[in-house]
Amino acid sequence: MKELSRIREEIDGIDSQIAALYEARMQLTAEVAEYKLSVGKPVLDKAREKEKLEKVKGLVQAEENRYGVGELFEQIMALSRRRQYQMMIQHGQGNDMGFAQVDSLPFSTNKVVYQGTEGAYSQIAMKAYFGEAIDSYHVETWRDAMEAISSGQADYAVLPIENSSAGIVGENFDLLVEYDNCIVAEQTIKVEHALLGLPGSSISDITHVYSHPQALMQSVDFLDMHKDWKQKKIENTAMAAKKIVEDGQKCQAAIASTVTADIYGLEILQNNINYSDENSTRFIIVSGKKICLQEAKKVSICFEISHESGSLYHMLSHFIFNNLNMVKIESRPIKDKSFEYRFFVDMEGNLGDGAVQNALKGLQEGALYLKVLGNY
Ligand SMILES: C=C(O[C@@H]1C=C(C(=O)O)C=C[C@H]1O)C(=O)O
Repeated sequence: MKELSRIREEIDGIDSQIAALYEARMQLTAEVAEYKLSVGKPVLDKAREKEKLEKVKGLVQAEENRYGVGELFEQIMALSRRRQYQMMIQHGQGNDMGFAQVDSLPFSTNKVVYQGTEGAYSQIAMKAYFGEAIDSYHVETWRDAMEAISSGQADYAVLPIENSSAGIVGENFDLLVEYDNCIVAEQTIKVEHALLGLPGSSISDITHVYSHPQALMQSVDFLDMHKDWKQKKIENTAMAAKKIVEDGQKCQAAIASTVTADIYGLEILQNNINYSDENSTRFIIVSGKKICLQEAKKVSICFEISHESGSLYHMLSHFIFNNLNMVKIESRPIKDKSFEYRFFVDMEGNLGDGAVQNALKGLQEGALYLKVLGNY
């Protein structure tokens, strides 16, 4: 048997050749990019890549190497494409995916819409992002808010998308697919729920508690101590507060913010009833226009893939090949298709980056459906 050091010397020799050949190949692909720039040809040539993969797989002798060689060349070609996209961008020929870059968020109606009523967490998030003086109005449902921006009634909508303890707000993920609106910013706020009752009431009077399902979920430990209470789901935490004021019964309580207590003249029966001290909710600011801020550093996309072994793995390889940091992945069932899923991914980057453009091209090729939900 050969000495380990001898074998490694041979490996080193081969690796030097691979590195030199890689450089020579990249030099040639840069020449290809110059040619494509001069004639306006797109970077990706799917047919050529398919043919190449078949050819290189046919060049190996051992069957067990066929898959590996395919993987290797897929990666090499992705790297060469990424370099070509970078060159295109340097020559002002990048692909912005149809998003117009803006310095600051433009207004035409001067209005922002949120779901719920005065005192809703969405209103708190809206003020945190746009400032106290923002001109706004509220609607009953998240769908109404999406509708308002797509019809041009409002410029922006503020929608909750994810809570640190209760997870995603699934319906808003689905609405982002259904409507052609796009995410332009995000705002995270700390959520501290309180139990609110009518003035003069006390915890021992309570038999019914009203709130949004997410707030009920986030207060589960507290509610477990009051198993005899009837939990009632309502559209929004602030609407729950409003309801108990309107009903005027001391046996009713609402779970909402302390801001809501001030607005509706309710008493705080117990503060901080959420089970996590770090309970916070991330809201998205959505526009009916396809715009993104220049300094945007996160891209959100969603895609659907075929129900086959390895299809998600291949999609995720586009992040790895392009050295992109994927910061979130979620799956949601596709309506009317039993046990088929749609994926939502957030990655760091800007639509103007070569790596992002390359990944999006690759993802688009591999997906049955792909949508860029925003760059913010
Ligand atoms: C280099 C080219 O651009 C891309 C990269 C390829 C490669 O690295 O071999 C092949 C096809 C194109 O998608 C080319 O068109 O030849």
